Amino acid sequence: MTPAARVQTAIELLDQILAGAPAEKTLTGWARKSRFAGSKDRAAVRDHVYDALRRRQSAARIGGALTGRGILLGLLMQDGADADALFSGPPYAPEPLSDLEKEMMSSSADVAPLEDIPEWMLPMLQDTLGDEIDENVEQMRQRAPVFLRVNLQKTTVELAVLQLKEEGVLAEPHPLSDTALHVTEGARRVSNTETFRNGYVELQDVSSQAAIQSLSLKTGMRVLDFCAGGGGKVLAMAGRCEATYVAHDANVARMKDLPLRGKRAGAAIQIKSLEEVEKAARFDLVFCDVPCSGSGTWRRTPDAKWRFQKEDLEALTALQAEILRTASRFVETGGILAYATCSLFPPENSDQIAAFLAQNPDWHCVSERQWRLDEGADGFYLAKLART
Ligand SMILES: C[S@@+](CC[C@H](N)C(=O)[O-])C[C@H]1O[C@@H](n2cnc3c(N)ncnc32)[C@H](O)[C@@H]1O
Repeated sequence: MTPAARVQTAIELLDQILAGAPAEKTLTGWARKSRFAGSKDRAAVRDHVYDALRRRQSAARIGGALTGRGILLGLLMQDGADADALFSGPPYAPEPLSDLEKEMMSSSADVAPLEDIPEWMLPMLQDTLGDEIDENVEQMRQRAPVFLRVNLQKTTVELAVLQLKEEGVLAEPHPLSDTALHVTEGARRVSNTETFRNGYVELQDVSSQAAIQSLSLKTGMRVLDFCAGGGGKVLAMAGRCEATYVAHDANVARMKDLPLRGKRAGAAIQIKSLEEVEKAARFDLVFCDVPCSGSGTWRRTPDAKWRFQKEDLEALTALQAEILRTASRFVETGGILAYATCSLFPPENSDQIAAFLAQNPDWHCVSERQWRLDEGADGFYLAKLART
């Protein structure tokens, strides 16, 4: 594909996404149907689409329309690309620029990062980020870094770096967590390396790793991951410490890969239904990585930023409160209830904890931490609660 054909494809896919199609499914569906597209073409189209979604509003303003064409045009102008050359006409390139579009090209492509956040979310971000809001929101407009977690049960950080280097992936330790590697080259190769296939490393953001590192895991303790999903957090715990790990999720299907991932990591994880958890002995640590807006990770899933509505937030905060209430019943005396989200919004984080503590005066907050994007991490929140 020519660079112009990649732009034309991105425009068409963006139009589908603007009409409501999920971004990832739209891209994978196109890649499957388009045998002519090589891996570099697929990567370039994906980058165009995701860059456009991260900067959707500012790009649409500069490009003159909230359409695939308008957004791509505005994006190319923000990036200083020669849009006139790329919009060279059918059959494979976008229609040539109109006089109006050409006129817009001569105007300024300056952007205020806050433009790329839906307005109703700004006060919540302001509460959490204060003076750092611009820097964090600018980070949300950029591609996310790739991080790996080193499985300390199988290797060391130093050895993992060397093994990855031999397989063409360059990575360096990150100060936020002693298991984290920041991939600086070869990110797309990671899942094909032996280092990954043998369970020495997993893909995981550094803030999740830092959160897991901050839990006081001790050999032999009983740990329940109550919202285990794909198992990222419980595997991270098992990578740090030998203990009894139980995984539960209301949606069993979300845990379907967990047995295989556990095997690869050399970790024994028991999967239990709610009924089985109710009957089991109580746990020293109950970890709840609750469903949330995901606002801390929207640079990875930027279409979610535009789809997310106030009603979604209301439904989520009600569910989070219910999960916290239920999970608290499974904590052993003297144990810890850990509540986590990948959100930057107070109603999902500190407000949620304040409401729980107000209704449950026999509990107190041991510690609370918000990770932010200006620290080099995804946004992530962790509160540790104990019975008084
Ligand atoms: C943020 S995801 C968890 C991600 C996971 N911890 C990981 O690291 O891969 C939240 C999970 O909570 C689950 N969930 C939703 N409602 C629940 C409930 N009432 N009880 C337990 N799990 C629930 C969802 O199915 C989803 O898998």
